[in-house]
Amino acid sequence: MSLLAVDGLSKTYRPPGRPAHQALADVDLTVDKGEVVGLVGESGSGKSTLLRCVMRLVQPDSGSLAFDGRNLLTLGRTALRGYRREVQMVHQDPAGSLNPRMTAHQLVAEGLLVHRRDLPAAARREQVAELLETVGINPAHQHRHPASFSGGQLQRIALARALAVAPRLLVCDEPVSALDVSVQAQVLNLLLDMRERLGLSILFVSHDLAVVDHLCSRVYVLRSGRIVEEGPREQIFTAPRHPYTRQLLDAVPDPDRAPGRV
Ligand SMILES: Nc1ncnc2c1ncn2[C@@H]1O[C@H](COP(=O)(O)OP(=O)(O)OP(=O)(O)O)[C@@H](O)[C@H]1O
Repeated sequence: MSLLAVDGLSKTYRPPGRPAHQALADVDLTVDKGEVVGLVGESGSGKSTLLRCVMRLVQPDSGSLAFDGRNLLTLGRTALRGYRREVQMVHQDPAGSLNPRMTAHQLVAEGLLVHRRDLPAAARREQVAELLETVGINPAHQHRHPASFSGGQLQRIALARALAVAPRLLVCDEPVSALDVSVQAQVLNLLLDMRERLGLSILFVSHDLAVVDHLCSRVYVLRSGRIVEEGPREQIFTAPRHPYTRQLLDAVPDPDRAPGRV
């Protein structure tokens, strides 16, 4: 059984005074336990809408969503709270998603305060320091505010914050696209390391195919709200079947043909 199963999901936005827009049309997607699954598509293809449905922030019009066999569309308030611990999201822009008035310690401790109320304060402090160390942030800096960290360090703190509540699925929405290329690789390797160590499942959304190639074992290609292709990474990257996938691949810059190279 898949950890996450999206089946026939559709969503049409109906903004008042503007034409309706179908953002998702009959989308099927699964993420198995311990699997890293990529979802690619250009801007406006519906990636964020799908993630928001998975996070239960947007109500789909039809279809089903299940997590570990549980129907997500009928969860009551308490069960939804439990689900929101099991699934954590890492956003594109850590500077925008982390409260600038909180310290790194407070940011990581927040989830523990909500979801692990039983934890004594000393154990919580210890766990926060451990988490920061795990993601490569010196715990000696834990009382600093976001403004004193770099973008890459902030994304590490965001990751520590997500991991604090021991999620089973990490939903990543373009988590490295705001970072320098050298820092991107560090954060991606950290994600792979976390998957290895904690057995995490990851649903990774990106418009950047090079990043998906580095990280994911299976890939879905979304275009105008529809999945046009799905398959193992090697197949998608070496023998794409859909012309849109080929188009996306052709748009990836080839480092060997970068200006200045011979
Ligand atoms: N709340 C909303 N009301 C109306 N239309 C919306 C709303 N949210 C998204 N849309 C539209 O739905 C379509 C899909 O948007 P979505 O944000 O899911 O795409 P995306 O692939 O994540 O794009 P991006 O990479 O630019 O974030 C777009 O055409 C967008 O304009």
